[in-house]
Amino acid sequence: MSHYKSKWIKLIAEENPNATAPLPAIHIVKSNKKRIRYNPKKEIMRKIITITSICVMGIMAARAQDHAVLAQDTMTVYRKKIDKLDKEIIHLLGDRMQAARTIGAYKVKHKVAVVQPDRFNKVLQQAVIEGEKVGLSADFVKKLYEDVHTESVRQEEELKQKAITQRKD
Ligand SMILES: C=C(O[C@@H]1C=C(C(=O)O)C=C[C@H]1O)C(=O)O
Repeated sequence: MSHYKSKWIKLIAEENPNATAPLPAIHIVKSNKKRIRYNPKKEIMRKIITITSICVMGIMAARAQDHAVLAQDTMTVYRKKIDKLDKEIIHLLGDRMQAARTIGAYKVKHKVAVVQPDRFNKVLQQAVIEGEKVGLSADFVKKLYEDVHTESVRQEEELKQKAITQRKD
């Protein structure tokens, strides 16, 4: 009787010692003192469904994990890129301010006004055109350049004030 792998078949076989395999498709079997209907075909289907469900869940979990790892990798890669670009932006702004300070020193020496609206309008126009080429809105570029201009004027004024103070001393 050991060739009956399923516990149900074993149970049936024990209850029907004279039965010859294969046993009839549907039996009433005793389990925990209760009598239940047993259909071997249904049991096989149930097993197939259970195994398939476990496999599908496993595949889905593995895929979800892959997506999470990929998203994490993408974030790490692009955040590193942003950090590098931000550093370059700050260094470029520093170089730009240095150029503005040099112009500022020239203006002090030759008594030229710090704020040059015509020049700034040209700078602004050029920046808007360049920005459009790389997907930056005119509004954003204008706001950014207003701030940059304010800072270069502040730094030029600072130089001018220092020069005036030095002349007095
Ligand atoms: C740097 C200058 O000084 C000021 C600052 C400007 C700028 O930051 O682009 C432009 C014009 C000026 O108002 C300059 O005259 O070129």
